[in-house]
Amino acid sequence: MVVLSKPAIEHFSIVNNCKPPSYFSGVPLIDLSKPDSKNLIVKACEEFGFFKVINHGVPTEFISKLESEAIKFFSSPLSEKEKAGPADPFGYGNKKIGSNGDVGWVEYILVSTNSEFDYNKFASILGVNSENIRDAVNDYVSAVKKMACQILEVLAEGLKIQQRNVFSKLLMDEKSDSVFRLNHYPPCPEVEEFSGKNLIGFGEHTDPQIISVLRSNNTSGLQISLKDGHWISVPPDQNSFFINVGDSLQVMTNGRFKSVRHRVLANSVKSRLSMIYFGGPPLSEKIAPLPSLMEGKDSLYKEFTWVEYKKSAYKTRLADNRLVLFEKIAAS
Ligand SMILES: C=C1C[C@]23C[C@@]1(O)CC[C@H]2[C@@]12CC[C@H](O)[C@@](C)(C(=O)O1)[C@H]2[C@@H]3C(=O)O
Ligand SMILES: O=C(O)CCC(=O)C(=O)O
Ligand SMILES: [Fe+2]
Repeated sequence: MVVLSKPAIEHFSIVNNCKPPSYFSGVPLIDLSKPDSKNLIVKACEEFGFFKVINHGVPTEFISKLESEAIKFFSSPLSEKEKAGPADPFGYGNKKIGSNGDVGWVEYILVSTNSEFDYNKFASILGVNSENIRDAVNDYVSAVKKMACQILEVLAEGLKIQQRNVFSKLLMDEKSDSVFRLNHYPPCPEVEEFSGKNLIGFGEHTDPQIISVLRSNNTSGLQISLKDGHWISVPPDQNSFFINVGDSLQVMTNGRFKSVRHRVLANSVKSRLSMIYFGGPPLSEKIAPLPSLMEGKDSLYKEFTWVEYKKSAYKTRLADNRLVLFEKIAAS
């Protein structure tokens, strides 16, 4: 990423924030090896739409291999990285997020995990390490997807849904429309000059899919919004995974779970590297509340398929409430 002069940096979003960020100690912690995790996961999804997972079973070597391949890629010259861009939506992106004018202090690689995605074509332009990075992504994504499915099955059990794989089968489907993203947030020393303010790395948003699994290095930056609208800083933990409830899971639980609004602030000294798996359903899948979760109530949402939601989502700005377009108007 090029170093920006002060006037250029002012084109990025800046938010008021207490400095240094005070970490929130109340992020729900789920130990996947413990039998009581099902009730704790349900509670975390209801209260925060967000939790942290330990004893996750994802091999450390898959994480460190991908991390070192990603560092190699992001350290290569901009002209090389740009050969894999621009992201439309897949490929290498730098500062531009999506195609509707959002920007952030971030560079990234976005790929589809769908088997039909021409990964080879994309990987072949990732430079000398293309095969290494492709294999590292594949190993990592397979392991993380397995963990995401385990979480979704425990969640279904916690919700007393008879069909344990009701959510996980959507990720397991060979047509699952899932996405993987590597985000690199370079340090931004100029941040120090905006006393009491922070530069946005990745602007506030919710994730449209069912579930997102995030792992980052030990650099802070991730914040989530609580139900009362307050932003809290999530203490980084490179040995754990963070789980976000996505918009689709909000709909499938008829609003019992809320998709979590989150954002990333740039750091003035350390670079942040994050890897996120976004587990989505097949394009043709109808996204609707599960009958057993309706409790005699009507659906809060109009009927739609994932492809309809996705098309609509990609027309929105990052911070928009994308689900509002699919909510039924409450009768007065
Ligand atoms: C501004 C945008 C970027 C995004 C597509 C969108 O139009 C609105 C949703 C955004 C988001 C957020 C979560 C994931 O990072 C992402 C890949 C996704 O599925 O939805 C991004 C999209 C993107 O960066 O292309
Ligand atoms: O990079 C991060 O830590 C989070 C990014 C994010 O929320 C996203 O890519 O959707
Ligand atoms: Fe996100």
